[in-house]
Amino acid sequence: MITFEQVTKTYDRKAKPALRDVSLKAERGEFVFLVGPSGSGKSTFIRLILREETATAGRILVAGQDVSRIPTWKVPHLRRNVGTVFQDFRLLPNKTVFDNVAFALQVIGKSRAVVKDKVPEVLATVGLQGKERRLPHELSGGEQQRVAIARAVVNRPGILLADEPTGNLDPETSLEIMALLERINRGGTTVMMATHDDEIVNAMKKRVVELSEGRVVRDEATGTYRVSSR
Ligand SMILES: Nc1ncnc2c1ncn2[C@@H]1O[C@H](COP(=O)(O)OP(=O)(O)OP(=O)(O)O)[C@@H](O)[C@H]1O
Repeated sequence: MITFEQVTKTYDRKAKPALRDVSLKAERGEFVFLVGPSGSGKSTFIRLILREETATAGRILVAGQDVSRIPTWKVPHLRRNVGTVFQDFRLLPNKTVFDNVAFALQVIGKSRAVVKDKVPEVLATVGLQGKERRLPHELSGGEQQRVAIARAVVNRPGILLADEPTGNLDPETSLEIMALLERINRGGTTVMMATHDDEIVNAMKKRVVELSEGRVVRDEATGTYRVSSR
Protein backbone atom coordinates (compact mmCIF):
# COMPACT_ATOMS: atom_id res chain seq x y z
CA MET A 1 0.00 0.00 0.00
CA ILE A 2 2.89 2.34 0.87
CA THR A 3 6.39 1.67 -0.44
CA PHE A 4 9.51 3.76 0.14
CA GLU A 5 12.49 2.79 -2.02
CA GLN A 6 15.76 4.32 -0.90
CA VAL A 7 14.10 7.64 -0.16
CA THR A 8 16.18 10.65 0.83
CA LYS A 9 14.68 14.04 1.63
CA THR A 10 16.85 17.11 2.04
CA TYR A 11 14.99 20.36 2.74
CA ASP A 12 18.03 22.56 2.61
CA ARG A 13 21.21 21.65 0.73
CA LYS A 14 23.38 22.73 3.64
CA ALA A 15 21.40 20.86 6.30
CA LYS A 16 21.50 17.15 7.11
CA PRO A 17 18.83 15.16 5.26
CA ALA A 18 15.53 14.78 7.12
CA LEU A 19 15.28 11.22 5.70
CA ARG A 20 18.20 9.18 4.43
CA ASP A 21 17.96 6.14 2.23
CA VAL A 22 14.70 4.94 3.76
CA SER A 23 13.23 1.73 2.35
CA LEU A 24 10.00 0.47 3.85
CA LYS A 25 6.87 -1.34 2.81
CA ALA A 26 3.49 -1.20 4.56
CA GLU A 27 1.05 -3.77 3.20
CA ARG A 28 -2.66 -3.23 2.79
CA GLY A 29 -4.37 -3.49 6.17
CA GLU A 30 -1.23 -3.09 8.27
CA PHE A 31 -0.99 -0.92 11.39
CA VAL A 32 2.40 0.73 11.69
CA PHE A 33 3.75 2.96 14.45
CA LEU A 34 6.46 5.43 13.48
CA VAL A 35 8.55 6.33 16.49
CA GLY A 36 11.76 8.26 17.05
CA PRO A 37 13.04 11.35 18.79
CA SER A 38 11.92 14.84 17.82
CA GLY A 39 13.38 15.75 14.46
CA SER A 40 14.04 12.14 13.42
CA GLY A 41 11.87 12.51 10.30
CA LYS A 42 8.43 11.17 11.20
CA SER A 43 6.43 14.15 9.95
CA THR A 44 8.58 14.34 6.84
CA PHE A 45 7.70 10.71 6.14
CA ILE A 46 4.00 11.54 6.37
CA ARG A 47 4.29 14.69 4.24
CA LEU A 48 6.05 12.73 1.49
CA ILE A 49 3.19 10.21 1.32
CA LEU A 50 0.74 13.10 0.85
CA ARG A 51 3.03 14.80 -1.64
CA GLU A 52 3.12 17.89 0.52
CA GLU A 53 6.87 17.45 -0.05
CA THR A 54 8.75 15.63 -2.80
CA ALA A 55 11.62 13.22 -2.27
CA THR A 56 15.12 14.41 -3.17
CA ALA A 57 16.04 10.86 -4.21
CA GLY A 58 14.33 7.48 -4.34
CA ARG A 59 10.79 6.46 -5.11
CA ILE A 60 7.51 6.46 -3.14
CA LEU A 61 4.57 4.33 -4.21
CA VAL A 62 1.13 4.90 -2.68
CA ALA A 63 -1.51 2.35 -3.70
CA GLY A 64 0.74 1.38 -6.61
CA GLN A 65 1.26 4.92 -7.88
CA ASP A 66 4.61 6.69 -7.99
CA VAL A 67 3.65 9.89 -6.16
CA SER A 68 6.32 11.98 -7.88
CA ARG A 69 4.68 11.17 -11.22
CA ILE A 70 1.19 12.25 -10.25
CA PRO A 71 0.40 15.49 -12.08
CA THR A 72 -0.36 18.41 -9.74
CA TRP A 73 -4.03 18.49 -10.74
CA LYS A 74 -4.37 14.87 -9.63
CA VAL A 75 -2.76 15.34 -6.20
CA PRO A 76 -6.17 16.01 -4.56
CA HIS A 77 -7.22 12.62 -5.89
CA LEU A 78 -4.24 10.99 -4.13
CA ARG A 79 -5.16 12.76 -0.88
CA ARG A 80 -8.73 11.51 -1.15
CA ASN A 81 -7.40 8.00 -0.73
CA VAL A 82 -5.24 9.01 2.24
CA GLY A 83 -7.10 10.25 5.31
CA THR A 84 -5.14 12.39 7.79
CA VAL A 85 -5.46 13.10 11.49
CA PHE A 86 -3.25 15.48 13.50
CA GLN A 87 -2.47 16.33 17.10
CA ASP A 88 -4.29 19.68 16.89
CA PHE A 89 -7.47 18.23 15.26
CA ARG A 90 -7.63 20.98 12.56
CA LEU A 91 -11.41 21.32 12.56
CA LEU A 92 -13.20 24.29 11.01
CA PRO A 93 -14.04 26.29 14.17
CA ASN A 94 -17.19 27.96 12.85
CA LYS A 95 -18.75 24.84 11.43
CA THR A 96 -20.76 22.25 13.30
CA VAL A 97 -19.65 18.66 13.77
CA PHE A 98 -21.97 17.65 10.93
CA ASP A 99 -20.67 20.35 8.60
CA ASN A 100 -17.01 19.59 9.38
CA VAL A 101 -17.54 16.05 8.18
CA ALA A 102 -19.91 17.01 5.37
CA PHE A 103 -17.27 19.35 3.99
CA ALA A 104 -15.00 16.39 3.12
CA LEU A 105 -17.78 15.01 0.91
CA GLN A 106 -18.90 18.34 -0.54
CA VAL A 107 -15.43 19.29 -1.80
CA ILE A 108 -15.37 16.18 -3.93
CA GLY A 109 -18.79 16.91 -5.34
CA LYS A 110 -20.94 14.39 -3.47
CA SER A 111 -24.66 15.05 -3.66
CA ARG A 112 -26.75 16.33 -0.78
CA ALA A 113 -28.40 12.93 -0.55
CA VAL A 114 -25.01 11.24 -0.07
CA VAL A 115 -24.01 13.81 2.58
CA LYS A 116 -27.29 13.27 4.44
CA ASP A 117 -26.75 9.55 4.36
CA LYS A 118 -23.01 9.23 5.05
CA VAL A 119 -22.36 11.90 7.69
CA PRO A 120 -24.71 10.50 10.38
CA GLU A 121 -23.45 7.00 9.58
CA VAL A 122 -19.77 7.87 10.11
CA LEU A 123 -20.54 10.03 13.18
CA ALA A 124 -22.31 7.04 14.72
CA THR A 125 -19.31 4.79 14.06
CA VAL A 126 -17.04 7.20 15.97
CA GLY A 127 -19.55 7.50 18.83
CA LEU A 128 -20.75 11.06 18.22
CA GLN A 129 -24.43 10.53 17.53
CA GLY A 130 -26.46 13.35 19.07
CA LYS A 131 -23.58 15.84 18.82
CA GLU A 132 -24.06 16.74 15.16
CA ARG A 133 -25.05 20.35 15.86
CA ARG A 134 -22.25 21.20 18.29
CA LEU A 135 -19.39 23.49 17.37
CA PRO A 136 -15.84 22.22 17.93
CA HIS A 137 -15.32 24.41 21.02
CA GLU A 138 -18.36 22.75 22.61
CA LEU A 139 -16.62 19.37 22.52
CA SER A 140 -13.91 17.73 24.62
CA GLY A 141 -10.51 17.11 23.04
CA GLY A 142 -11.31 13.44 22.57
CA GLU A 143 -14.60 14.30 20.87
CA GLN A 144 -12.87 16.79 18.59
CA GLN A 145 -10.41 14.10 17.58
CA ARG A 146 -13.34 11.78 16.84
CA VAL A 147 -14.76 14.42 14.50
CA ALA A 148 -11.37 14.67 12.79
CA ILE A 149 -11.25 10.88 12.43
CA ALA A 150 -14.81 10.80 11.05
CA ARG A 151 -13.84 13.44 8.49
CA ALA A 152 -10.69 11.49 7.59
CA VAL A 153 -12.51 8.21 6.94
CA VAL A 154 -15.87 9.33 5.54
CA ASN A 155 -14.55 8.81 1.99
CA ARG A 156 -13.34 5.33 2.93
CA PRO A 157 -9.65 5.95 2.20
CA GLY A 158 -7.32 2.97 1.81
CA ILE A 159 -4.80 4.66 4.09
CA LEU A 160 -5.12 6.64 7.30
CA LEU A 161 -2.10 8.71 8.41
CA ALA A 162 -2.09 9.96 11.99
CA ASP A 163 0.57 12.39 13.21
CA GLU A 164 0.58 12.37 17.05
CA PRO A 165 -3.22 11.93 17.21
CA THR A 166 -3.16 11.48 21.00
CA GLY A 167 -0.63 14.26 21.68
CA ASN A 168 -3.23 16.59 23.23
CA LEU A 169 -5.29 13.97 25.02
CA ASP A 170 -5.20 12.43 28.50
CA PRO A 171 -4.22 8.74 28.79
CA GLU A 172 -7.77 7.41 29.08
CA THR A 173 -9.07 9.41 26.13
CA SER A 174 -5.98 8.39 24.17
CA LEU A 175 -6.85 4.72 24.66
CA GLU A 176 -10.38 5.35 23.38
CA ILE A 177 -8.99 7.04 20.28
CA MET A 178 -6.62 4.09 19.77
CA ALA A 179 -9.53 1.65 20.03
CA LEU A 180 -11.24 3.63 17.29
CA LEU A 181 -8.15 3.64 15.06
CA GLU A 182 -7.78 -0.10 15.61
CA ARG A 183 -11.38 -0.66 14.58
CA ILE A 184 -10.86 1.37 11.41
CA ASN A 185 -7.72 -0.69 10.73
CA ARG A 186 -9.63 -3.95 11.21
CA GLY A 187 -12.01 -2.74 8.53
CA GLY A 188 -9.08 -2.96 6.07
CA THR A 189 -7.62 0.56 6.18
CA THR A 190 -3.83 0.74 6.38
CA VAL A 191 -2.95 2.91 9.40
CA MET A 192 0.37 4.65 9.90
CA MET A 193 0.75 6.62 13.11
CA ALA A 194 3.67 8.80 14.24
CA THR A 195 3.80 9.03 18.01
CA HIS A 196 5.81 9.79 21.15
CA ASP A 197 3.31 7.92 23.30
CA ASP A 198 5.28 4.98 24.70
CA GLU A 199 2.38 3.50 26.70
CA ILE A 200 0.18 3.27 23.65
CA VAL A 201 2.85 1.69 21.48
CA ASN A 202 3.68 -0.84 24.19
CA ALA A 203 0.00 -1.69 24.75
CA MET A 204 -0.98 -2.15 21.09
CA LYS A 205 1.65 -4.71 20.05
CA LYS A 206 1.73 -3.57 16.44
CA ARG A 207 4.55 -3.10 13.95
CA VAL A 208 7.02 -0.46 15.10
CA VAL A 209 9.38 1.41 12.78
CA GLU A 210 11.92 3.59 14.56
CA LEU A 211 13.62 6.51 12.88
CA SER A 212 16.78 8.14 14.13
CA GLU A 213 18.36 11.06 12.31
CA GLY A 214 16.35 10.21 9.23
CA ARG A 215 17.26 6.52 9.05
CA VAL A 216 15.21 3.43 9.88
CA VAL A 217 17.07 1.94 12.82
CA ARG A 218 14.45 -0.65 13.84
CA ASP A 219 11.48 -2.38 12.23
CA GLU A 220 9.70 -4.98 14.35
CA ALA A 221 6.47 -6.85 13.64
CA THR A 222 5.18 -6.48 17.21
CA GLY A 223 7.50 -3.95 18.77
CA THR A 224 7.70 -1.68 21.77
CA TYR A 225 8.50 2.03 22.07
CA ARG A 226 12.07 2.07 23.48
CA VAL A 227 13.38 5.30 21.92
CA SER A 228 16.77 6.05 23.47
CA SER A 229 16.57 9.85 23.49
CA ARG A 230 13.86 12.45 22.95
N1 LIG B 1 9.91 22.59 6.06
C1 LIG B 1 11.14 22.33 6.52
N2 LIG B 1 12.21 23.04 6.12
C2 LIG B 1 13.45 22.75 6.56
N3 LIG B 1 13.73 21.75 7.39
C3 LIG B 1 12.71 21.00 7.85
C4 LIG B 1 11.37 21.24 7.44
N4 LIG B 1 10.57 20.34 8.05
C5 LIG B 1 11.39 19.56 8.81
N5 LIG B 1 12.67 19.95 8.69
C6 LIG B 1 13.84 19.32 9.35
O1 LIG B 1 13.85 17.95 9.00
C7 LIG B 1 14.19 17.14 10.13
C8 LIG B 1 13.08 16.12 10.42
O2 LIG B 1 11.92 16.81 10.86
P1 LIG B 1 10.48 16.15 11.08
O3 LIG B 1 9.53 17.23 11.36
O4 LIG B 1 10.20 15.22 9.96
O5 LIG B 1 10.76 15.29 12.40
P2 LIG B 1 9.75 14.57 13.40
O6 LIG B 1 10.36 13.25 13.71
O7 LIG B 1 8.39 14.59 12.84
O8 LIG B 1 9.81 15.50 14.69
P3 LIG B 1 8.67 15.75 15.82
O9 LIG B 1 8.54 14.47 16.56
O10 LIG B 1 9.26 16.83 16.65
O11 LIG B 1 7.43 16.16 15.12
C9 LIG B 1 14.47 18.10 11.28
O12 LIG B 1 15.87 18.33 11.32
C10 LIG B 1 13.74 19.36 10.86
O13 LIG B 1 14.37 20.50 11.38
